[in-house]
Amino acid sequence: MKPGRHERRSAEMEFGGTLGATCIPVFLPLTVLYLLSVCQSPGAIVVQWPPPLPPSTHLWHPWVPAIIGGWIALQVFLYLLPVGKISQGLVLRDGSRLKYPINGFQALCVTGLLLGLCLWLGMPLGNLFDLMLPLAVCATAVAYLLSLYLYMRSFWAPPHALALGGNTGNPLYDFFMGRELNPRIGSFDLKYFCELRPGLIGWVVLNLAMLMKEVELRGSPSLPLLLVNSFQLLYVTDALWNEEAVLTTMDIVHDGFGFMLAFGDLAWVPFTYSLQAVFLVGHPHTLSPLAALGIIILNGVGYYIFRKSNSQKNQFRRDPTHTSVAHLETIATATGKRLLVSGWWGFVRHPNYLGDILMALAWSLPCGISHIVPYFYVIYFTILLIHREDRDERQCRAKYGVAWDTYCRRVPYRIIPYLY
Ligand SMILES: NC(=O)C1=CN([C@@H]2O[C@H](COP(=O)(O)OP(=O)(O)OC[C@H]3O[C@@H](n4cnc5c(N)ncnc54)[C@H](OP(=O)(O)O)[C@@H]3O)[C@@H](O)[C@H]2O)C=CC1
Ligand SMILES: CC(C)=CCC[C@@H](C)[C@H]1CC=C2C3=C(CC[C@@]21C)[C@@]1(C)CC[C@H](O)C(C)(C)[C@@H]1CC3
Repeated sequence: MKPGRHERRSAEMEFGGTLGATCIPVFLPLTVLYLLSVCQSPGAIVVQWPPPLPPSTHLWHPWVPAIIGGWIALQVFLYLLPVGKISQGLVLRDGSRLKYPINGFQALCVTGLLLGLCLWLGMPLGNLFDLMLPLAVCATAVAYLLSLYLYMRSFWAPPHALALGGNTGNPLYDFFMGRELNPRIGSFDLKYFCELRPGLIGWVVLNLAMLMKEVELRGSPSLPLLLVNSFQLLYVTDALWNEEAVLTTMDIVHDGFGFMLAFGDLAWVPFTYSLQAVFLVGHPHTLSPLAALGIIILNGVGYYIFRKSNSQKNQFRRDPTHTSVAHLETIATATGKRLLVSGWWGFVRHPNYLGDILMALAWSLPCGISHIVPYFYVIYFTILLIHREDRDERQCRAKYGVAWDTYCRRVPYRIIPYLY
């Protein structure tokens, strides 16, 4: 299909426009490799000269394509299993609604059982520590290939199936943002699958591998690594348990599926979100019971805010008359939808981001305060959420107009009360 007719040649490009879309796909994969190299180097110093660059032979291992291919194939198989319920997504521009399988939690459980079996059979899972760089290179290559496929196939998609934001006619920008909103092969939804399965479950498998490596090196798992593993497993389990809620996130509803999400889901999440665990293997840290308790409480408070606020909004959007939300104060909007102005969403405009940031901090603190690299996640994540909040704010203002302005006056702080 010829591109011209349906394209939105918009001036409001995101992520730095063409320049951002050209630099980010080069810069981010290099960042992943650099951070992993720093974490595995003895000094673990982020800014040093000469930088701890790995020799090119460390970037490739003949087993890695089979590991990544086998892993993705397993997750595809589990996604396709006819277990769990089928849920409908939001109404699309053509009035239709797509169906999605809700069986991510089952996929996590089966993966856990299979992993337990492999460990029992003596599989050296800890060896993944030495394969982190080639695994990240291979996952990035998969993300590039997938994004190219997604970009090319989007030219056969009908106009209503294209995302509004990734359809500018600028090839670099559209490749980065993603042209097609919900690319599918038959009923297999590529974006939904990638968002929650290979990368997110892969992240906790990598964490477990770091724990096994630590046991191999030092005889027993350390408290900091146990904490990091438990906190992040809770986060991933929560995401898969509440899988249906992902159907209303910005990524599924608004963003096209392009390099940003493909790389984010398949390479960025598993290989940068596991940096604390990688760091702890080579840089053991001792935690006092009191410090551990403080960190557990911080993670608990963050998780409580994150879960309660997300559940309150999801419940309200599903059924505003439900007893748990019916008493909350709301304001009407011209679209017919209402906005919560009391409860969690009357505290700050993004209480779920606040909880998420508190958890991110609790994941870094077990690594001590001697190095910055385990804090990469909390720093990056805060920037991501501030940027995301800004994008969401613009979308909500466009959707709800004066009602949104009223909400902002009623609830003046975005993420952190009295601060931001
Ligand atoms: N770990 C990670 O890497 C990441 C985690 N996250 C997490 O994902 C979760 C989802 O985040 P995200 O998708 O960005 O956005 P949110 O879940 O915050 O959803 C924003 C949407 O909620 C609705 N909304 C906003 N304010 C109100 C209100 N007062 N009353 C009712 N509805 C309201 C609007 O949609 P509408 O009105 O159309 O319903 C708005 O577009 C968060 O907990 C976030 O922390 C996000 C990104 C990365
Ligand atoms: C730097 C870069 C390439 C950024 C791409 C952003 C992605 C890494 C994130 C965009 C939104 C995400 C979400 C989650 C993971 C990170 C990405 C993909 C998420 C699946 C994590 C678990 C949460 O509970 C969640 C399900 C709410 C969340 C959804 C958004």
